Amino acid sequence: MLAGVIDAKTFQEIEENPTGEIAEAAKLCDALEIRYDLLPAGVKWSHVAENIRGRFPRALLVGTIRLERDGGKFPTEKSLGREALWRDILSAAVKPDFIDIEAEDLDELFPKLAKDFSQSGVRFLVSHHDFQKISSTMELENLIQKAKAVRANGFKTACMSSTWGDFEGLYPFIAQNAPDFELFSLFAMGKTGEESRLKSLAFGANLTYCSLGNAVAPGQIPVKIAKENCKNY
Ligand SMILES: O=C1C[C@@](O)(C(=O)O)C[C@@H](O)[C@@H]1O
Repeated sequence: MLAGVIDAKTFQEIEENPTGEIAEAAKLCDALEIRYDLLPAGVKWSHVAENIRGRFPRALLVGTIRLERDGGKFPTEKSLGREALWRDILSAAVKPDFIDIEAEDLDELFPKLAKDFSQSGVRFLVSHHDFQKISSTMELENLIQKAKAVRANGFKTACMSSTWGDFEGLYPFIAQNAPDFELFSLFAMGKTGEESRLKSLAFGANLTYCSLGNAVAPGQIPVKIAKENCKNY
């Protein structure tokens, strides 16, 4: 699945021009990630899923409030303030299908929301970002165990590549672990990690992130190009 990321600019462009280039790019996506932390100020977060679902009814919706620490815009020191925001999103009439919860949130934030997840029927994926290096299999194993312990429906790690080929050793790890999750995403960020965003799908991952406009993370590929290149795998 190719997931297009909705940020402030793409959200506004879709609003202003529902048949324009960005909206057309979003139509190519199997999934759309609502990056609440990147939305324009003043947008009511609990209404966004309804808006996006209305425009792109076939796309799986993933909701994310990413902290600055993990590459987002939400202030890291206000991390726990996301509890009320998630509760609002989870109790709206139309909700995302999946919520992205960072592995670092499993001890404190997640337990406060576990009941809301089960009541709302919204599934969740446990995610992790390493902006320094390619994760080791030991680190990933540990994250997988944490995700399984909370019965996560999905797993994602985006780690940073710095040399060509440094992600190669992780493809067998993907093949081994992806079948245990409904959604599985493991790839490398950065220029030298670009290939892994699509190649990981050939090894059993079923979710990767693409840009609808500007890249929101290092090495992100525009969805149109990703769609064409997918044929090579
Ligand atoms: O975790 C990810 C992956 C990502 O960081 C990327 O590298 O494409 C983009 C984020 O929006 C998403 O939540």
